Amino acid sequence: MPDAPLVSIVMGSDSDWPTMQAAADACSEFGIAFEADVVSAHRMPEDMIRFGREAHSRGIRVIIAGAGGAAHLPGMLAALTPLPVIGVPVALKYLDGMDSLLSIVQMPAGVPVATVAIGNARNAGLLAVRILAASDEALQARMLDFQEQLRDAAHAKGEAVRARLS
Ligand SMILES: Nc1c(C(=O)O)ncn1[C@@H]1O[C@H](COP(=O)(O)O)[C@@H](O)[C@H]1O
Repeated sequence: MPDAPLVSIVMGSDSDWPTMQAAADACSEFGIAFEADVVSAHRMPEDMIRFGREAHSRGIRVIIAGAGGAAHLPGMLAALTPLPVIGVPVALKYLDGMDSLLSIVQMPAGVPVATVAIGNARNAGLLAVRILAASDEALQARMLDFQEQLRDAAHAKGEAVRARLS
């Protein structure tokens, strides 16, 4: 039987998937079981309320919510669930994602949404991994390895720049 999902990746529409897939990829890289679905506050409010109320009882530990435009989904889910919610502003054709960013980031005190950069679903996935790793030593060790790889890659970039000067 597959592992029960710990991370739920939801989005306002299937048109968000090309952006949101990076969150799924980050979970897969760290072996975290996840689910992905479309949940829209605007278009299916009753389903969104049910999802938000029940996610924690189903064993989900972190919700990643991506939406574009008038992106109310992450904030509404944060209002319904006790779980950490990570918001991903998805850029649409107009306004370069600034509309999504501002809709998600300016939450009232008491209802936090951890908002990542416009389109940066990879960071949402990595943040979910870090949240889970805070209570999972083996996962935390993998995160430390990953960070070491990032450091090595950054050093290599520096070498490449210095080599151009010599
Ligand atoms: N922002 C929201 C919500 C919501 O916040 O509930 N539901 C859908 N949408 C967004 O509408 C955009 C266009 O959707 P379509 O491509 O289906 O027209 C998507 O980026 C979606 O996240």
